[in-house]
Formats: sequence, structure tokens, C-alpha cells
Amino acid sequence: MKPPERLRLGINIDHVATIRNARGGALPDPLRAALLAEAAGADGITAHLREDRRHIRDPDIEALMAGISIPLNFECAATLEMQTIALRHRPHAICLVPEKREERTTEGGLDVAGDENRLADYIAPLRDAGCRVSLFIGHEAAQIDAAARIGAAVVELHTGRYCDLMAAGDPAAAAELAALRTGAVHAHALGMEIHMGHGLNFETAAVVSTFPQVMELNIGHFLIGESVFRGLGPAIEEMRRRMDMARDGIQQT
Ligand SMILES: CC(=O)[C@@H](O)[C@H](O)COP(=O)(O)O
Ligand SMILES: NCC(=O)COP(=O)(O)O
Repeated sequence: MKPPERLRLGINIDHVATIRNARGGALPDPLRAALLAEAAGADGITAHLREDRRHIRDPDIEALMAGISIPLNFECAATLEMQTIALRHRPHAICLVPEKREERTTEGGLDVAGDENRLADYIAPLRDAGCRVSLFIGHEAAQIDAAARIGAAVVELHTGRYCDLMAAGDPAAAAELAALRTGAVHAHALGMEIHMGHGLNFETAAVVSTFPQVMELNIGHFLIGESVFRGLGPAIEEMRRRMDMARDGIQQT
């Protein structure tokens, strides 16, 4: 395959809103975080409007659409309510994610294979509105095949299990990483763009940056936490540096 292009970094600002909502006021402002991310070299902003509005809320999406100059990746569940909101705003990208009210965070990937006909109908108007449709899925071939069949432009492979295994020092991380790699190769062969995200930190992001098929990483929780210690701009710049170093490594081999 041809040398990989520069890897894009999308910054997820959901957990700035989590901190804001803990006190019920207006601060910290997710738009301010998004503008800082933009200034620090982010290629895009990701925001997940959950059905229960536990972090990002509807006015945040309005403010981001009006305020940022880089693309917005709007994450949402595949519900009629979210489709209406997405079509009203027409963000650059819409990433469909599975959601369970009782989960603490996004637990698995979207079951595209088990909901193929409905999702095909669901994404058609989003695509027709000019939005790039992305599906947040696991690395299983059946899910990747189904995503390709319904015409998704992008799949974002869920890195959460890999990151959890790495954090626990579990040797099963190697097999999970290999499965992510196989998934990326498979999705690329089917003509889709590959993104990765969930739970990434400096170390795990550098590892998946070496996959030449991967074009974008979306990272939030770790960077918002890290910004407490070093500031959001420096945390993003350090992530960018580590991703570029890892990517340069493959170009030199
Ligand atoms: C889909 C995804 O990985 C992100 O949206 C991430 O989940 C942040 O939101 P939560 O922490 O609410 O899951
Ligand atoms: N789609 C993944 C994402 O946006 C960021 O997830 P996380 O880094 O907050 O776990």
C-alpha cells in the first residue's frame, strides 16, 4: 500500500461537559475547550450527544457548529430523535454509536450485522445531506462486512478493550491488538476509511498510529484528564507529537 497519509487527531470534548454538569452551571465551557484544541492543532472535534444528555447537551452542539472552524464529528445513537438533530445541523461527520442508558461508557460496537436493513435506511438521508457517515464498531469481520454493504464511508474501530487490557497489564492485549490490525486491513480492502478510538492514551495511541490503514484517532477522556496536570493545549501537542513519531517510524521502515 502507498505510504500512509498524516494521521488526523480528533479531540472529544464530552468530559469537559461532564465536569460542567457536575455543578449544573456553565463552566467549564466545552466550546472553549474545542477552540483551545483547534489552536493546539486538532484536526477535528468529536462530541457525543447521548440520549440521556449526561455530558454534551443540545446547546453545546449549536455552539460547536457555530464556533469551530475545524470539522465536527457528531456522535449519536441511531434513533429518530438524533437523526432529526443531525439533519438540522448537518455536521461534517456523523458517527453512529451503540448506547445503553445504564452503561458507564460506550461498551461495545454497533451491531450493524444484526440491524443491517434499518441502519441502511437510517444512514441514507444523512449521506444525502452531505454528512460523512461513520459506524463505531468492533473489529469482527461480520460487522465490517455489514458496514461496507450498507455503504458506510468510515468505520471507527472500538479500541476500548485493547486499552483496558493494556492498563491491566494483561497479555491478552496482544491478541486484541492483532484483531484490531486484521480488522483495519479488512475494512481498508473493502474501501472504507478507518478511524480508531475509545480509551486511548499516549502509549496505546502511539501503537495504533503505526497501522497504515488508520486515518484518524478520536481521543477524549485521557486528554481531558491529562489537561488537569499539563493544560489542554500541551496535552494535545504531546499526543500529536507521539502519533507523528509513531507514524514516521513506519514511513522509515
Ligand atoms: C463513542 C465513544 O467512544 C465516545 O463517545 C466516548 O464513549 C465518550 O463518551 P462516553 O464516555 O459517554 O462513552
Ligand atoms: N469515539 C471515541 C472518542 O471519541 C473518544 O473516546 P474516549 O477517548 O473519550 O474514550
